[in-house]
Amino acid sequence: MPRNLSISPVDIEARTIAKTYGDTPVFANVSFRLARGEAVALVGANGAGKSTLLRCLMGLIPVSDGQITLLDVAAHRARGRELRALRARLGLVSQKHNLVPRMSVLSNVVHGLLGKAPGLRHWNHGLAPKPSRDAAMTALEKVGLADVALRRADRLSGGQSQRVAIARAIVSAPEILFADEPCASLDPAAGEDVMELFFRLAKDEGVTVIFTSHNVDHALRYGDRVLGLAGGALKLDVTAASLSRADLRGLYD
Ligand SMILES: Nc1ncnc2c1ncn2[C@@H]1O[C@H](COP(=O)(O)OP(=O)(O)OP(=O)(O)O)[C@@H](O)[C@H]1O
Repeated sequence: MPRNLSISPVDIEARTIAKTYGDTPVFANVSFRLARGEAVALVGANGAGKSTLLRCLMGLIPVSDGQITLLDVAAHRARGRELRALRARLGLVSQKHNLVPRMSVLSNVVHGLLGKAPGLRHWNHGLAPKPSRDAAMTALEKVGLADVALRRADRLSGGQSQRVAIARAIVSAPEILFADEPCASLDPAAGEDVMELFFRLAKDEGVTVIFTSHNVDHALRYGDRVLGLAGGALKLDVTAASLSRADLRGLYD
């Protein structure tokens, strides 16, 4: 069901957040707001802090300072049940797909429903309720892999595995989708398909999508906005349409 796009509430707000690992600062004083249904590219050189920022936003690691509001929840101080409930509304595609190798592709996608409905029934596709299996098949169709639903996950190529991980992330209809270099292991055509899928999720279903990428072309074509990290700060926050080559040079020099 598409969410109401007419009022465009803010889905993600970071206010002066900072992260240090031990004594080593990664970034500081980072603030931005992302509206519902925006597709946003997070760019920057290796080690700039993109993955760290995504992990902080999702509540996987704590921020060292500042506040994060996700879907009207104060995420930086959410713990326990509140944090689990919030995470169930988020989807994550990480660089490592972490599929369960000996289980079927379909079971791996059904696992994406565990956040909303924990328990054995969402561990094995044979035990899953029909609506869950149907949702998993629909997610596999979206990534073009319905035909391998019953294959063991360890019989897939790296690119297929990544697409299964994307199906697992979207099967629960997340309100915000975080994707950390989702196309890193994909060939150019499969990468385009995945970016197109993310863009459609944002535009047609109102999912807020934030993805990191080293592919400037993807950032420009599939991001409404581009955020850039460099030198421990948010150096760039512009619409993709207004991004200039000088902006990009400033990030990678
Ligand atoms: N768990 C950790 N403990 C200590 N330092 C870390 C940890 N994770 C990342 N770092 C450091 O934090 C900095 C930012 O890393 P991060 O992975 O967030 O960058 P990135 O922009 O995603 O890089 P890449 O483009 O290479 O994936 C790097 O200097 C990295 O070595």
